Amino acid sequence: MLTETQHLHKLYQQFQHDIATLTTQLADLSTEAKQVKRQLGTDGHLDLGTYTETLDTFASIEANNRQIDTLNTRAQTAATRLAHAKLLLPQAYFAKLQLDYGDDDPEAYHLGKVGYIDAQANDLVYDWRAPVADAYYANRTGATSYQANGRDIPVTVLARQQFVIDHDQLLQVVNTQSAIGDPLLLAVLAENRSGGLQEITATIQQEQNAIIRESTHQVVLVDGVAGSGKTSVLLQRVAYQLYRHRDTWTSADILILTPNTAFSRYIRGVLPALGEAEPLTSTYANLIQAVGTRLGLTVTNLADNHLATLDRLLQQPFLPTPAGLSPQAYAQTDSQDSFLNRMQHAWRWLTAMQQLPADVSHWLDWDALAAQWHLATLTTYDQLYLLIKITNYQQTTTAALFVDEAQDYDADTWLMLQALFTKAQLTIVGDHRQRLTGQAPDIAAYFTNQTIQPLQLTTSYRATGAITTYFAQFAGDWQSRIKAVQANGLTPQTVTTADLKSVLDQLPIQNGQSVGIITPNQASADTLATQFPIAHHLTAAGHQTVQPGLNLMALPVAKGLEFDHAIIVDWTNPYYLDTETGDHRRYVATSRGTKTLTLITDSGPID
Ligand SMILES: Nc1ncnc2c1ncn2[C@@H]1O[C@H](COP(=O)(O)OP(=O)(O)OP(=O)(O)O)[C@@H](O)[C@H]1O
Repeated sequence: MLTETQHLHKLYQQFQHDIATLTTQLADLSTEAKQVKRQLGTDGHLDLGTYTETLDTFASIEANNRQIDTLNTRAQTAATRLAHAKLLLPQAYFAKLQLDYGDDDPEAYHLGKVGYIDAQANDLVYDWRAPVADAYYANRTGATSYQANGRDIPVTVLARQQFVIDHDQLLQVVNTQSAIGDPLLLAVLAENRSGGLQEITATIQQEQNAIIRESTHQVVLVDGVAGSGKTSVLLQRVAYQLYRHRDTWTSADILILTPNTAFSRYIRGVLPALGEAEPLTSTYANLIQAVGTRLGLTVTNLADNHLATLDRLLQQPFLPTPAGLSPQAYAQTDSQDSFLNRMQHAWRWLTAMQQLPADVSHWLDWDALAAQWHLATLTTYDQLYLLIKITNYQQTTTAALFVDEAQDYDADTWLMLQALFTKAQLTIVGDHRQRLTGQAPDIAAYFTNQTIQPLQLTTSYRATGAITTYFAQFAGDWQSRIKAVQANGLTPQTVTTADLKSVLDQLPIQNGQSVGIITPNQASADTLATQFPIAHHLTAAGHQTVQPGLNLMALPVAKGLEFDHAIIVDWTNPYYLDTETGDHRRYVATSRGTKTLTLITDSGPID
């Protein structure tokens, strides 16, 4: 029996060996493919003289095609194994499970960021997304079970170990019994946050695992407190879904809606670190613009829309023929049917009669229709919604839609997403306590036609105990539910009439750490940027994201981001004292720092 260190060395050597052999194999395959193609070119004359010659020619084309297919398959397999060996080289695995299936013959499973099979088809490393890994994330030893191929497999976890590995060095072994005081989790959380978000595969917690692996509902709706890992869980779930549907989906089947491009940059890199391609990300406004273009509409402004009213009108009967529609098409249905049913029927009838307009966007007379409904206007966004509902237009290229910072979307967004992604799987994560303006709608109410799983996350991982207690005071009736896992750390400081420079001088900022300077609005961020040119100025549409050193931004841009040290400038600004959403703003602002939190009540001049 090998010791763990010997096992790691053996595996490490195997990866090194395989990387070398697979690289050569891929080069050979590429040469072979070029030769076959060249041969195809030279043999390429079509001998179609006699019947037998024609058959011979086709048979030879067929044989060559088969040869190319085989070469392609071999190259793809080799390329995947090579990518996986390279990914596992720095950290072959992060955990080991000893499982007893009741036959007194315990089996050991090493879990890694991806699975690895040797040339003889032995599983050397199991993918963290494999069914058996579920027993690891249950976070305990003893009797448990996991789901595989729809069956419940009972099993006893005899031992559960976590490892810190650096290439061929086994740096630490942790025998874990439970998540409480999980030393590896605490070590990871204590690290600096001076770049983009990191993957959390090795330390996913049980409540997070439940969200990542939820597979029975069409809509998963997560309400989680600040720092509870909503974005991390969302990204791990993307990777999990890609694994679960690996025979049918690619990353192009996934779409992540993000609040802005700064945030898209912040999360970029997490999926490649898990061996998956970068999925598509988009803001809601960009998505709508793209869908609009497909239907011939230019949708640049989402404000002042009537989607909620239109949704009601669509469900009611509407007697006069809608302006622009042929009366004959509208007369195909009972006048008491809902407007939506009648219009969908009219659309199908016109399709059958080959009378559809060439330009769908001008199908109806929008201004006259608005007048029929006593509306001032139908914006292009309204028109798009009506067309999508009536034509049953589906965003079928997206198999799974992921929405982050969901609390910020209004009713119109949910109506539109519901109409566009009826067949897609939806994962929606948010925190209504982080809504900065107005009231967040009840998202579940928009998905009554789909099966929906509401889940909650109440443990906050991001910050020290003292910071977590501090921001929890702004969480309304969730205050007592928010739990911290980290030690207390430094008490948040409130500084009066101090200048930013002296505050920075007094903070225990270490090399490579990030500082987030958060202002109540864009104008004060812009002013501060001119006075503090060394700071990275993050804006919603800009291309910067969190970096080591000073980062400067208005609160709406700071959403979803985190820094080693957070400084809230102008803490007594009326923006934070607003009676309706002041608490939400203070909750978001004070939950951005992981190690220290400083509130400046009057930032004074900066020099
Ligand atoms: N299981 C975990 N293991 C290691 N780190 C974790 C874990 N869960 C969360 N974290 C870390 O906690 C921090 C907060 O995570 P994340 O940004 O995903 O939370 P969030 O709920 O989206 O926060 P917010 O709503 O405040 O934006 C990140 O640094 C993340 O890496």
